[in-house]
Amino acid sequence: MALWVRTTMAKYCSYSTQLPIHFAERPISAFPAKRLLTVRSKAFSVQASAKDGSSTSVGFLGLGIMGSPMAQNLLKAGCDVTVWNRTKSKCDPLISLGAKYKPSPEEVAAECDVTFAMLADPDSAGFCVCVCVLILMFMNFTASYVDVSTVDGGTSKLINQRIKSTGASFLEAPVSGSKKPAEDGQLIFLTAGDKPLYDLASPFLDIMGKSRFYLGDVGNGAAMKLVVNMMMGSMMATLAEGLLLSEKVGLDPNVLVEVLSQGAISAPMYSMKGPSMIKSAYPTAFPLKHQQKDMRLALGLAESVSQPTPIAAAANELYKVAKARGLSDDDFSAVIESLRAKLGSS
Ligand SMILES: NC(=O)C1=CN([C@@H]2O[C@H](COP(=O)(O)OP(=O)(O)OC[C@H]3O[C@@H](n4cnc5c(N)ncnc54)[C@H](OP(=O)(O)O)[C@@H]3O)[C@@H](O)[C@H]2O)C=CC1
Ligand SMILES: O=CCCC(=O)O
Repeated sequence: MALWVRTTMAKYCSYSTQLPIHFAERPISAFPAKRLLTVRSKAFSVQASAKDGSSTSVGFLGLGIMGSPMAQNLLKAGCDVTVWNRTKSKCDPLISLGAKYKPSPEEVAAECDVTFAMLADPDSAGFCVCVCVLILMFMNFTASYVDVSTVDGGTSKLINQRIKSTGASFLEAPVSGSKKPAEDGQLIFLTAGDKPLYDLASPFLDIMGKSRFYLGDVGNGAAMKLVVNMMMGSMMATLAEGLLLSEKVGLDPNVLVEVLSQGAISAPMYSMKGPSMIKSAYPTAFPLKHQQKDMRLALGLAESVSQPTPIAAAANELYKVAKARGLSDDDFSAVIESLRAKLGSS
């Protein structure tokens, strides 16, 4: 089944442009009957137990920097969690904490009442939805899908359409907050979509986060997240410039960080990242490649409404330079290196 899904994906799904409409046209005979029956009967029993008010089973797709601690917090809170990750080894620590494992995203979606996805970008988020849609469609039962990845509104709306076409419900819920807030259950959820699913998912969001905003129609959560990250990316680029300028004119950049922390432009991010940037250390909490992806998506959002965003556009160029210098997997604070190169300071 998983192989069939992937073959079909490769044939039909160029996700960057659209989700695979052809999935809806695939005949049910294409699925091995025994597997479908097993999955279908499991689905009905899961649904029944959820209706009884007993435990809601939770799926988690994507166990990277963010997904792993988020799933771990669900497990620690006693939730019934089933995990999948493209690189299987990242599932092992969760399995040893009591998570169940499935070898494909669609099997997680088949097994669970609510499936969360925390994937890298629009392509990977779209891929997982494509394969899950197949199983949800043929199982004909009400499941739920919550995408907590950072994607653009267009992608999120397509995901919403495809999930809804199966009868399942959808919530977009990107998060503000990085690795440490994810570990501490202190994320901020920016949700939009099916209100009943928002209500159903809220207890889980509250385990993983400290607050949640319900923003209405799908696309609004993605837009809010992109505006926030666009500002964050520009702020980081400004901090980088300030640190390097202070150093060049003979000031101690550590003192600059202290001065900033006491004034009107104080920001937790400056105090957290400034000291390590001064030491040219960039331990990854938020990968630079994801920040550049968010700048790109935010600029696309601005373009869609003809809003000038010259500061963000300039900052985006710095992230692109940093990526070209091989810093994609470093923390986004490594953007300072693109200015060091320009100024020839190291
Ligand atoms: N880190 C942060 O501070 C924050 C990140 N975010 C957003 O959350 C999302 C995840 O971020 P983060 O955890 O940091 O990123 P990571 O790069 O650590 O994890 C990315 C996840 O996506 C999976 N993935 C990537 N490509 C594919 C693919 N083609 N098919 C299937 N799975 C794929 C990875 O699997 P594999 O392990 O196999 O590579 C991994 O599970 C991103 O959208 C990011 O912008 C949001 C808030 C904060
Ligand atoms: O998308 C990443 C956001 C990181 C943060 O909010 O600190």
